Amino acid sequence: MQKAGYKYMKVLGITGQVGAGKSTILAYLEEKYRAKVIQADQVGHLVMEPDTSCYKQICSLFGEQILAADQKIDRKKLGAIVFADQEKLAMLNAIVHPAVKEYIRTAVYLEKQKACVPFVVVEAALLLEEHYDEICDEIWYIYVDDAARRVRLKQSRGYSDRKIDDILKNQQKDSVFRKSCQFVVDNSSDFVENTFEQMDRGLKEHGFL
Ligand SMILES: CC(C)(COP(=O)(O)OP(=O)(O)OC[C@H]1O[C@@H](n2cnc3c(N)ncnc32)[C@H](O)[C@@H]1O)[C@@H](O)C(=O)NCCC(=O)NCCS
Ligand SMILES: Nc1ncnc2c1ncn2[C@@H]1O[C@H](COP(=O)(O)OP(=O)(O)OP(=O)(O)O)[C@@H](O)[C@H]1O
Repeated sequence: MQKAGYKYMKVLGITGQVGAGKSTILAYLEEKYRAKVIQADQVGHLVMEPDTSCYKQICSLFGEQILAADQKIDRKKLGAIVFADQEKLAMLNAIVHPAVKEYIRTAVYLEKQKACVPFVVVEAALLLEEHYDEICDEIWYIYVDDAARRVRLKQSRGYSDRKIDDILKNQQKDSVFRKSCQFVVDNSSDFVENTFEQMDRGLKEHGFL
């Protein structure tokens, strides 16, 4: 296994509610710092591919109604069901979250062994409730004011207010993020460089660089 320059590579957790700008910040960290980024949403999609254990459990729980013509899980159909029904979302989470966390724990371990990047970033809306402090050195909160969030999600993804409200109901409140995270970044300004400057400062002050 390669042991390169980065002797103690820290792991940064990035969290925040839907549409806060987490992915936008991850792309910046990847490009500017060559950080390794791991997105729980993407890992979630991977562990639900056909023939996985999660896929089989989800199919037996929700039935054929959530499958697309190619037999893959149709996430739009599944999302419409679970974001409108907290019990069903909890059942889906109980299947998917342990697999996602295990995948991420292993990916972080492998990056630490290789030590080829300055730091690793793990991103998810649910880092706090899923106890990713076990994996991350710090968890930072990306905040966006509600008006900017809604404009951005409507324009970029065509989300309705109803869909945004359904997702937000299943995520932590602003006050919980602020209480539990080690650093808060405000991404409300459309001048995104302002956000990147906050990230640069936080990385220096919190010893990630
Ligand atoms: C419900 C699903 C099928 C909807 O898929 P879809 O492609 O339409 O949306 P996408 O995955 O991009 O999620 C949209 C946003 O919803 C929020 N979200 C997703 N899953 C959850 C959840 N379990 N609880 C609260 N919010 C969630 C996130 O902010 C996410 O970015 C999908 O999100 C899913 O499988 N979720 C359960 C697995 C999971 O929790 N993955 C990691 C999320 S942190
Ligand atoms: N400062 C900004 N100014 C203008 N638009 C922005 C800014 N930050 C992010 N956006 C846009 O807002 C939308 C949501 O951002 P992004 O996808 O990064 O959020 P997210 O937190 O990753 O969302 P999710 O919770 O669904 O994973 C995207 O279209 C993105 O381009």
